[in-house]
Amino acid sequence: MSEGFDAIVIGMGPGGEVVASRLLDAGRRVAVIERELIGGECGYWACIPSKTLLRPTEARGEADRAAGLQQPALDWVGVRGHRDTMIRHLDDSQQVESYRARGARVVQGPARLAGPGQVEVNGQQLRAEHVILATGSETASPPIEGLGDVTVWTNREATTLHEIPERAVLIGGSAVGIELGHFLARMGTAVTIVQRGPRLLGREEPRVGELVAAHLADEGIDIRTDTQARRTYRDGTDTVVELDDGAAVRTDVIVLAAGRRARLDGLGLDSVGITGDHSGVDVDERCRVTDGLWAVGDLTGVSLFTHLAQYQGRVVADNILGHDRITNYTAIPRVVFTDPEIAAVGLTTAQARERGIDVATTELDLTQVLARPWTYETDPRGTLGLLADRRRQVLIGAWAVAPLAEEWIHQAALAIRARIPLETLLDTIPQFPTYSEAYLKALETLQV
Ligand SMILES: Cc1cc2nc3c(=O)[nH]c(=O)nc-3n(C[C@H](O)[C@H](O)[C@H](O)COP(=O)(O)OP(=O)(O)OC[C@H]3O[C@@H](n4cnc5c(N)ncnc54)[C@H](O)[C@@H]3O)c2cc1C
Ligand SMILES: NC(=O)c1ccc[n+]([C@@H]2O[C@H](COP(=O)([O-])OP(=O)(O)OC[C@H]3O[C@@H](n4cnc5c(N)ncnc54)[C@H](O)[C@@H]3O)[C@@H](O)[C@H]2O)c1
Repeated sequence: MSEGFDAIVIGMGPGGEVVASRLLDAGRRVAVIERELIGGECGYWACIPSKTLLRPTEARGEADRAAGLQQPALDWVGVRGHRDTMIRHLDDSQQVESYRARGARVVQGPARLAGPGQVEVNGQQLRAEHVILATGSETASPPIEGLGDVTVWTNREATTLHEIPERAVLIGGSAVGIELGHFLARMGTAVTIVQRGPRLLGREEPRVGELVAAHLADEGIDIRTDTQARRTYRDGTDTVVELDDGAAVRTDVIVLAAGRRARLDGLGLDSVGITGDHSGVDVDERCRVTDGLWAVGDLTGVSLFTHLAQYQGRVVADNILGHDRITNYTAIPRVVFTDPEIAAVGLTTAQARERGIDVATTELDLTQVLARPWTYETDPRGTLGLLADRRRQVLIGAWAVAPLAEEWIHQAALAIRARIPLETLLDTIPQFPTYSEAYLKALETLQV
């Protein structure tokens, strides 16, 4: 005999949590199923530990660059202790209790679909009008011969590390490789980043990759682009990584940062007549997979961010609660939390041209036009790029490599999402002296 609910959420990362919380708040009968920890990858092995680890090295960098400050001492035991607090010592018992107290049926175990509206977990059968898949993603393993014979970290080992390795080779030069590489380098590790494409952050504006490479090189990071690891093997206590350009790098650990794959193995998608591959499960504009079946987060492959998973969660919950709502992905912020921060939103120039947009672009060296970089640090930095649609007279993209850009990129996100006319943006009054003033200065140089 199966137990019935209004909704069953499979996977309680940020996407699943938002759907479950909203449905519970609306008084629905909800079952939540989690096979590891409520909070998901983000809470224990991704966003939260990585940002917690990066912050002390960032603060120390800020102190280095502020006039008259002595460099603060970095206490690794204190840093990792706070990381452990932030990841709740990999214990979700309070989360489990809290969902139970809110009326949810919490089941700990791996769930699989067993037909439309039917879910199987730990030998129990559950049924619901709505089933939400939110199983996330896992590290993809690039085809490198010998990976099984050497020390290899995914994001999980890297973000829960106990000791700082002397040397590390990161395979992949996008968000994961850059954030973890930056953190390790600032902790004293000799870091090499191996990037298959011609530039770091290959999906961003090419100029972003160039600027980031220069900043990382200043941190002492060895960046190898246009190459990939072919083979790895042990030589005494060393791990040797052979690259396909003929070079060999000696290291203590290899960190996999070459992308992620949707977690759908064993999910029973065939029982509801759908297929998916490791790039994700197809969803419509309401995040519906098929009648009564929904998917959110990394599993959809739309954009692998917590804020996107949460947004999709809000859209799904609203639709289930009878408020018709469709997704709009035009302004998803994309931030890499290095020092300086790397932030982008909207289209790149190449994407705009592919869509036939008559695009105007500008790039501004903030140190040439603003006071803030000079009052902020002794060796000022910062670049902002803007993209506008000449026909519609609105912003369509922005990127910045600059201090605090993770915060002020949201002005561009709002301008793009709300299609605020350039004329209005040019009539705003930014606070002096801030990095936010950069928008006005850059807009004034746009040839529209
Ligand atoms: C190192 C790193 C740093 C990152 N930093 C950021 C950041 O700063 N900001 C940001 O926005 N994004 C960041 N991300 C991306 C972010 O972690 C993901 O986009 C986010 O976790 C996706 O949420 P989700 O709910 O889709 O899935 P997940 O967080 O992966 O959660 C899915 C959950 O489903 C469970 N599950 C899977 N299969 C089953 C099953 N069959 N039955 C029951 N439960 C199941 C899993 O155990 C897991 O708990 C980072 C990623 C990495 C790797
Ligand atoms: N701050 C954040 O919001 C944040 C932080 C970390 C991760 N994330 C998200 O997590 C997801 C995964 O990030 P990621 O950086 O692992 O993946 P990614 O897919 O963004 O980038 C993978 C990189 O590895 C390179 N690559 C692939 N195979 C390779 C190989 N064999 N050798 C060398 N290079 C190779 C690719 O060219 C690419 O640059 C991303 O979508 C990202 O948005 C977000």
